[in-house]
Amino acid sequence: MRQTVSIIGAPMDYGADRRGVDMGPSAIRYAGLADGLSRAGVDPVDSGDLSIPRAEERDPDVEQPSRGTAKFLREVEDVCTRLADRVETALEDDAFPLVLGGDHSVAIGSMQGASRDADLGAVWFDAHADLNTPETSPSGNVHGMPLAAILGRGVFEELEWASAPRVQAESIAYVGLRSIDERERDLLRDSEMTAFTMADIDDRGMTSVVEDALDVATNTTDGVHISLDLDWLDPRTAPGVGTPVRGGVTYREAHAALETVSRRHETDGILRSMDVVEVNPILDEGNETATLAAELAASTFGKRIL
Ligand SMILES: NC(=[NH2+])NCCC[C@H](N)C(=O)O
Ligand SMILES: [Mn+2]
Ligand SMILES: [Mn+2]
Repeated sequence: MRQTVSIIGAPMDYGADRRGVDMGPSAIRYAGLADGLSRAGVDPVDSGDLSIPRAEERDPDVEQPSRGTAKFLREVEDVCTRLADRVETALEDDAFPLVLGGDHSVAIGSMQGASRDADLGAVWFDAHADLNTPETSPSGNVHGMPLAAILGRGVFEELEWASAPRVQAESIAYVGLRSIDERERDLLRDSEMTAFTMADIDDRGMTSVVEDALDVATNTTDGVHISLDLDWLDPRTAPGVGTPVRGGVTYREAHAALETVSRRHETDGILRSMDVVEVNPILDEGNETATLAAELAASTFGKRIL
């Protein structure tokens, strides 16, 4: 039986400084997401977009956390709470939730929803660690904080909508890390998470690194969440992102990574949920980055050349 994939759009840009990621879901759909998924052998069902008020209608400073700075935190809470419900409903209907961002703070909602009924591991494909708390963040942008939120670090400990008790640091692996803030480095060193940097990919090759990341994410969990931030790729390959960092993953490496995920899913049924985030069509060139996002989602479900 073909697996149903429920496409859930979360056009949210509250978490990032550069406006435009709210157009990500449209651009990824336009790039042929549904067709690509069908060809990969799953049944895509489009569940539409969450309705999200524009940032201009909102005041970034309302209700700051008790410590530190987190812009639009109230709005992020509202969206992530609704998103978590949508993800949970998809899983109850035996569909696989595929969330289209939006900035990376949507992962708070996806992972919340996906872990309400299961112990969840995660592989975080990203240039960034996204482990800042409102206390440590240099920018106050929540898209640099989703993992800290999920793990209940810093002031997030007080925010029940954010932390996901069934996600443990020891079941999270980064792949492709290359930009970490000063204070984030300390948080990462003190945590049980596993980090594979670009240097590890250089040394060992993508496939073997992703195999290890999947071992981390499947160990003692019921399923794996894949979080794919398009700035994981090199900006020359994926220019449509708000926080580009040179020295990223190539087109071939990216496909190899997601194909490795797909092979493991075929044998062991490991996948539970996924988000594809940070596509910014305003900064993109000819919808290249959105096209890549759609292709990589298809690779995750087994798109094959032959
Ligand atoms: N999901 C992302 N693109 N995150 C970028 C985070 C950049 C920086 N570390 C910050 O906290 O502001
Ligand atoms: Mn990033
Ligand atoms: Mn990110």
